[in-house]
Amino acid sequence: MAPQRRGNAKNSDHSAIERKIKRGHAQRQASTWSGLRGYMLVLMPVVACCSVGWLYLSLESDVTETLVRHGEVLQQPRVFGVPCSEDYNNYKRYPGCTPQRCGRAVTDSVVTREEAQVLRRLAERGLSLGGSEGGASILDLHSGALSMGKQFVNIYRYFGEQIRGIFSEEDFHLYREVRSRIQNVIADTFGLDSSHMYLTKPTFFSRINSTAAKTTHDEYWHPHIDKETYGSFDYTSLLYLSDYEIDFGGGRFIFMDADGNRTVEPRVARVSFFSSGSENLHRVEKVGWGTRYAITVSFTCDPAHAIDDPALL
Ligand SMILES: O=C(O)CCC(=O)C(=O)O
Ligand SMILES: [Fe+2]
Repeated sequence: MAPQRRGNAKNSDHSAIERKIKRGHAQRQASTWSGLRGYMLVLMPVVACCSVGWLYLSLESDVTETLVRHGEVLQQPRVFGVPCSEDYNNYKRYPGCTPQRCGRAVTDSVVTREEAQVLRRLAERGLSLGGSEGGASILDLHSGALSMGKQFVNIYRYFGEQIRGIFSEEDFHLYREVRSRIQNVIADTFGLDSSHMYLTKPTFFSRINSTAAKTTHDEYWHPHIDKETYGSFDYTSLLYLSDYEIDFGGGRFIFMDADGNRTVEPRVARVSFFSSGSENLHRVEKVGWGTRYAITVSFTCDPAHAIDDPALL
Protein backbone atom coordinates (compact mmCIF):
# COMPACT_ATOMS: atom_id res chain seq x y z
CA MET A 1 0.00 0.00 0.00
CA ALA A 2 1.18 3.45 -0.86
CA PRO A 3 1.88 5.75 2.18
CA GLN A 4 -0.69 8.44 2.56
CA ARG A 5 0.00 12.10 3.21
CA ARG A 6 -1.77 13.01 6.39
CA GLY A 7 -2.92 16.51 7.39
CA ASN A 8 -2.16 17.15 11.10
CA ALA A 9 -2.33 19.78 13.83
CA LYS A 10 1.26 20.74 13.48
CA ASN A 11 0.60 22.38 10.03
CA SER A 12 0.55 25.96 11.37
CA ASP A 13 3.87 25.44 13.25
CA HIS A 14 5.27 24.08 10.09
CA SER A 15 4.46 27.18 8.00
CA ALA A 16 5.89 29.42 10.75
CA ILE A 17 9.09 27.50 10.54
CA GLU A 18 9.04 27.80 6.72
CA ARG A 19 8.60 31.60 7.02
CA LYS A 20 11.51 31.76 9.41
CA ILE A 21 13.64 29.73 7.06
CA LYS A 22 12.70 32.02 4.14
CA ARG A 23 13.46 35.11 6.22
CA GLY A 24 16.81 33.64 7.22
CA HIS A 25 17.49 32.90 3.59
CA ALA A 26 16.68 36.45 2.51
CA GLN A 27 18.83 37.87 5.30
CA ARG A 28 21.72 35.62 4.34
CA GLN A 29 21.32 36.63 0.69
CA ALA A 30 21.34 40.29 1.61
CA SER A 31 24.42 39.85 3.75
CA THR A 32 26.07 37.79 0.98
CA TRP A 33 25.47 40.67 -1.44
CA SER A 34 26.78 43.24 0.94
CA GLY A 35 29.76 40.92 1.58
CA LEU A 36 30.28 40.61 -2.16
CA ARG A 37 30.02 44.37 -2.54
CA GLY A 38 32.75 44.63 0.07
CA TYR A 39 34.90 42.10 -1.71
CA MET A 40 34.32 43.87 -5.02
CA LEU A 41 35.45 47.15 -3.53
CA VAL A 42 38.64 45.47 -2.35
CA LEU A 43 39.09 43.33 -5.48
CA MET A 44 38.40 45.97 -8.09
CA PRO A 45 41.64 47.90 -7.59
CA VAL A 46 43.54 44.57 -7.50
CA VAL A 47 41.90 43.44 -10.79
CA ALA A 48 42.55 46.86 -12.36
CA CYS A 49 46.14 46.72 -11.19
CA CYS A 50 46.60 43.19 -12.61
CA SER A 51 45.05 44.20 -15.95
CA VAL A 52 47.38 47.20 -16.25
CA GLY A 53 50.30 44.90 -15.37
CA TRP A 54 49.20 42.32 -17.93
CA LEU A 55 48.74 45.02 -20.58
CA TYR A 56 52.17 46.41 -19.75
CA LEU A 57 53.77 42.97 -19.97
CA SER A 58 52.07 42.11 -23.26
CA LEU A 59 53.07 45.45 -24.79
CA GLU A 60 56.52 45.01 -23.37
CA SER A 61 56.78 41.55 -24.92
CA ASP A 62 56.19 43.18 -28.32
CA VAL A 63 59.87 44.12 -28.28
CA THR A 64 61.52 42.46 -25.34
CA GLU A 65 65.18 41.80 -25.58
CA THR A 66 67.83 43.26 -27.88
CA LEU A 67 70.29 40.49 -28.72
CA VAL A 68 72.78 42.84 -30.36
CA ARG A 69 72.64 46.64 -30.49
CA HIS A 70 73.76 48.68 -33.46
CA GLY A 71 76.57 50.34 -31.49
CA GLU A 72 78.22 47.10 -30.38
CA VAL A 73 81.03 45.60 -32.47
CA LEU A 74 81.26 41.83 -32.00
CA GLN A 75 84.75 40.42 -32.54
CA GLN A 76 83.47 36.88 -31.96
CA PRO A 77 80.09 35.41 -32.84
CA ARG A 78 77.57 36.01 -30.06
CA VAL A 79 75.70 32.72 -30.02
CA PHE A 80 72.23 31.96 -28.64
CA GLY A 81 71.27 28.28 -28.67
CA VAL A 82 67.65 27.23 -29.08
CA PRO A 83 66.27 23.68 -29.15
CA CYS A 84 65.86 22.40 -32.71
CA SER A 85 62.27 22.11 -33.92
CA GLU A 86 61.05 18.81 -35.31
CA ASP A 87 60.94 20.25 -38.83
CA TYR A 88 64.20 18.55 -39.73
CA ASN A 89 62.64 15.11 -39.13
CA ASN A 90 60.53 15.68 -42.24
CA TYR A 91 63.63 15.83 -44.42
CA LYS A 92 66.42 13.46 -45.26
CA ARG A 93 69.25 13.88 -42.76
CA TYR A 94 72.74 14.73 -43.97
CA PRO A 95 75.47 13.93 -41.43
CA GLY A 96 77.81 16.86 -40.87
CA CYS A 97 75.17 19.36 -41.98
CA THR A 98 71.58 18.70 -40.85
CA PRO A 99 71.06 20.81 -37.71
CA GLN A 100 71.71 18.88 -34.50
CA ARG A 101 72.35 22.11 -32.63
CA CYS A 102 70.08 25.00 -33.49
CA GLY A 103 70.20 28.65 -32.64
CA ARG A 104 71.19 32.06 -33.87
CA ALA A 105 74.38 34.04 -33.84
CA VAL A 106 75.67 37.47 -34.79
CA THR A 107 79.18 38.58 -35.65
CA ASP A 108 80.82 41.77 -36.92
CA SER A 109 84.18 40.22 -37.74
CA VAL A 110 83.57 38.12 -40.84
CA VAL A 111 83.18 40.92 -43.37
CA THR A 112 84.95 44.30 -43.22
CA ARG A 113 83.08 47.58 -43.47
CA GLU A 114 84.97 48.32 -46.70
CA GLU A 115 83.83 45.03 -48.24
CA ALA A 116 80.27 45.72 -47.14
CA GLN A 117 80.47 49.18 -48.70
CA VAL A 118 81.59 47.69 -52.04
CA LEU A 119 78.66 45.24 -51.86
CA ARG A 120 76.31 48.06 -50.95
CA ARG A 121 77.40 50.06 -54.03
CA LEU A 122 76.88 46.92 -56.10
CA ALA A 123 73.37 46.62 -54.66
CA GLU A 124 72.66 50.32 -55.33
CA ARG A 125 73.82 50.07 -58.94
CA GLY A 126 71.93 46.85 -59.61
CA LEU A 127 68.71 47.94 -57.94
CA SER A 128 68.81 51.34 -59.65
CA LEU A 129 68.20 49.46 -62.92
CA GLY A 130 64.73 48.65 -61.73
CA GLY A 131 63.06 48.60 -58.34
CA SER A 132 59.64 47.87 -56.99
CA GLU A 133 56.89 50.49 -56.94
CA GLY A 134 56.32 49.45 -53.35
CA GLY A 135 58.81 49.56 -50.50
CA ALA A 136 60.74 46.33 -51.06
CA SER A 137 63.00 45.47 -53.99
CA ILE A 138 65.27 42.51 -54.57
CA LEU A 139 68.10 41.65 -56.89
CA ASP A 140 69.07 38.00 -57.18
CA LEU A 141 72.46 37.77 -58.87
CA HIS A 142 72.12 34.02 -59.30
CA SER A 143 68.78 33.88 -61.16
CA GLY A 144 69.02 37.47 -62.39
CA ALA A 145 65.62 38.38 -60.88
CA LEU A 146 65.23 42.13 -60.30
CA SER A 147 62.10 43.85 -58.97
CA MET A 148 60.65 46.13 -61.61
CA GLY A 149 57.41 48.04 -60.95
CA LYS A 150 54.92 45.44 -59.80
CA GLN A 151 56.86 42.43 -61.10
CA PHE A 152 60.35 41.04 -61.83
CA VAL A 153 62.63 41.01 -64.86
CA ASN A 154 65.70 38.93 -65.56
CA ILE A 155 68.65 41.34 -65.67
CA TYR A 156 70.79 38.98 -67.73
CA ARG A 157 68.10 38.75 -70.42
CA TYR A 158 66.76 42.29 -70.12
CA PHE A 159 70.09 44.10 -70.15
CA GLY A 160 72.18 41.48 -72.02
CA GLU A 161 75.83 42.46 -72.51
CA GLN A 162 75.21 45.88 -70.91
CA ILE A 163 75.23 44.18 -67.52
CA ARG A 164 79.03 43.88 -67.79
CA GLY A 165 79.22 47.66 -67.50
CA ILE A 166 77.32 47.48 -64.20
CA PHE A 167 78.87 44.52 -62.40
CA SER A 168 82.52 43.54 -62.62
CA GLU A 169 84.32 40.22 -62.13
CA GLU A 170 85.71 41.69 -58.86
CA ASP A 171 82.18 42.20 -57.55
CA PHE A 172 81.38 38.54 -58.12
CA HIS A 173 84.72 37.50 -56.67
CA LEU A 174 83.92 39.47 -53.50
CA TYR A 175 80.48 37.84 -53.27
CA ARG A 176 82.11 34.38 -53.47
CA GLU A 177 84.72 35.29 -50.87
CA VAL A 178 82.11 36.63 -48.45
CA ARG A 179 79.82 33.64 -49.02
CA SER A 180 82.68 31.27 -48.25
CA ARG A 181 83.61 33.08 -45.00
CA ILE A 182 79.99 33.08 -43.87
CA GLN A 183 79.74 29.37 -44.64
CA ASN A 184 82.81 28.71 -42.49
CA VAL A 185 81.60 30.71 -39.52
CA ILE A 186 78.23 28.90 -39.63
CA ALA A 187 80.06 25.54 -39.77
CA ASP A 188 82.32 26.50 -36.81
CA THR A 189 79.44 27.80 -34.75
CA PHE A 190 77.11 24.83 -35.23
CA GLY A 191 79.84 22.15 -35.41
CA LEU A 192 79.31 21.29 -39.09
CA ASP A 193 81.50 20.14 -41.92
CA SER A 194 81.44 23.15 -44.24
CA SER A 195 82.16 20.95 -47.26
CA HIS A 196 78.71 19.38 -46.68
CA MET A 197 76.94 22.73 -46.87
CA TYR A 198 75.84 24.21 -50.19
CA LEU A 199 74.72 27.64 -51.25
CA THR A 200 71.03 27.51 -52.13
CA LYS A 201 68.51 29.77 -53.80
CA PRO A 202 67.24 32.34 -53.53
CA THR A 203 70.23 34.45 -52.59
CA PHE A 204 69.47 38.12 -53.03
CA PHE A 205 70.17 41.74 -52.22
CA SER A 206 67.23 43.54 -50.63
CA ARG A 207 66.45 47.22 -50.51
CA ILE A 208 63.65 48.34 -48.23
CA ASN A 209 62.24 51.81 -47.71
CA SER A 210 59.06 53.22 -46.19
CA THR A 211 57.06 53.48 -49.45
CA ALA A 212 53.66 51.80 -49.08
CA ALA A 213 53.44 48.24 -50.44
CA LYS A 214 51.85 47.94 -53.88
CA THR A 215 51.86 44.14 -54.20
CA THR A 216 52.34 41.24 -51.80
CA HIS A 217 56.00 41.07 -52.93
CA ASP A 218 56.48 44.34 -51.03
CA GLU A 219 55.17 42.89 -47.77
CA TYR A 220 58.48 41.95 -46.22
CA TRP A 221 57.31 42.31 -42.62
CA HIS A 222 55.26 39.10 -42.25
CA PRO A 223 56.40 36.54 -39.67
CA HIS A 224 57.79 33.49 -41.40
CA ILE A 225 59.96 30.39 -41.12
CA ASP A 226 62.62 30.28 -43.82
CA LYS A 227 62.51 26.50 -44.17
CA GLU A 228 58.78 26.76 -44.95
CA THR A 229 59.06 29.85 -47.12
CA TYR A 230 62.04 28.77 -49.19
CA GLY A 231 61.98 24.98 -48.83
CA SER A 232 65.64 24.15 -49.24
CA PHE A 233 67.12 26.39 -46.50
CA ASP A 234 68.85 24.76 -43.52
CA TYR A 235 70.90 27.78 -42.43
CA THR A 236 70.04 31.39 -43.23
CA SER A 237 72.48 34.26 -43.08
CA LEU A 238 71.96 37.97 -43.48
CA LEU A 239 74.72 40.40 -44.24
CA TYR A 240 73.66 43.94 -43.44
CA LEU A 241 74.84 46.76 -45.67
CA SER A 242 73.35 49.74 -43.82
CA ASP A 243 73.19 51.07 -40.31
CA TYR A 244 70.11 51.02 -38.07
CA GLU A 245 69.11 54.51 -36.94
CA ILE A 246 71.73 56.14 -39.20
CA ASP A 247 70.63 55.04 -42.68
CA PHE A 248 67.11 53.96 -41.73
CA GLY A 249 64.67 53.75 -38.82
CA GLY A 250 62.62 50.66 -37.88
CA GLY A 251 63.80 47.64 -39.87
CA ARG A 252 65.13 45.63 -36.94
CA PHE A 253 65.25 41.87 -37.35
CA ILE A 254 62.92 40.19 -34.84
CA PHE A 255 63.02 36.59 -33.62
CA MET A 256 59.50 35.83 -32.41
CA ASP A 257 59.92 33.41 -29.51
CA ALA A 258 57.07 32.01 -27.41
CA ASP A 259 58.20 34.08 -24.42
CA GLY A 260 58.77 37.33 -26.30
CA ASN A 261 60.63 38.99 -29.13
CA ARG A 262 64.38 39.21 -29.53
CA THR A 263 65.84 41.74 -31.90
CA VAL A 264 69.03 42.25 -33.87
CA GLU A 265 69.84 45.80 -34.89
CA PRO A 266 71.42 45.88 -38.37
CA ARG A 267 74.89 47.36 -38.76
CA VAL A 268 77.08 47.66 -41.87
CA ALA A 269 79.08 44.39 -42.27
CA ARG A 270 77.13 42.62 -39.52
CA VAL A 271 76.39 38.96 -40.25
CA SER A 272 73.45 37.36 -38.49
CA PHE A 273 72.84 33.64 -39.04
CA PHE A 274 70.51 30.98 -37.73
CA SER A 275 69.12 27.52 -38.33
CA SER A 276 66.19 27.93 -40.74
CA GLY A 277 63.49 25.83 -39.00
CA SER A 278 60.52 26.95 -36.91
CA GLU A 279 62.77 27.40 -33.87
CA ASN A 280 63.65 30.67 -35.61
CA LEU A 281 60.31 32.20 -36.54
CA HIS A 282 61.09 35.80 -37.46
CA ARG A 283 60.06 38.99 -39.19
CA VAL A 284 61.49 42.33 -40.18
CA GLU A 285 60.11 45.38 -38.42
CA LYS A 286 58.58 47.93 -40.86
CA VAL A 287 61.08 50.50 -42.05
CA GLY A 288 59.88 53.94 -40.93
CA TRP A 289 62.37 56.11 -42.81
CA GLY A 290 65.52 55.85 -44.95
CA THR A 291 66.72 52.85 -46.93
CA ARG A 292 67.86 49.49 -45.61
CA TYR A 293 70.16 47.22 -47.67
CA ALA A 294 70.96 43.59 -46.86
CA ILE A 295 71.94 40.33 -48.55
CA THR A 296 70.32 37.00 -47.79
CA VAL A 297 72.81 34.15 -48.27
CA SER A 298 71.52 30.69 -47.40
CA PHE A 299 72.73 27.14 -47.24
CA THR A 300 71.22 23.73 -47.71
CA CYS A 301 72.42 20.30 -46.69
CA ASP A 302 70.79 18.70 -49.71
CA PRO A 303 73.17 18.58 -52.69
CA ALA A 304 70.13 18.43 -54.99
CA HIS A 305 69.30 22.02 -53.96
CA ALA A 306 72.83 23.35 -54.33
CA ILE A 307 73.45 26.29 -56.66
CA ASP A 308 76.67 27.71 -58.03
CA ASP A 309 77.95 31.06 -56.90
CA PRO A 310 76.57 33.90 -59.01
CA ALA A 311 78.81 34.65 -62.00
CA LEU A 312 78.88 36.99 -64.95
CA LEU A 313 77.58 34.91 -67.82
O1 LIG B 1 66.53 41.30 -44.14
C1 LIG B 1 66.37 40.70 -43.06
O2 LIG B 1 66.78 41.12 -41.98
C2 LIG B 1 65.60 39.40 -43.04
C3 LIG B 1 65.11 38.94 -44.36
C4 LIG B 1 64.43 37.62 -44.27
O3 LIG B 1 63.82 37.25 -43.29
C5 LIG B 1 64.52 36.70 -45.40
O4 LIG B 1 65.15 37.04 -46.42
O5 LIG B 1 63.96 35.59 -45.30
FE1 LIG C 1 63.45 35.12 -43.43
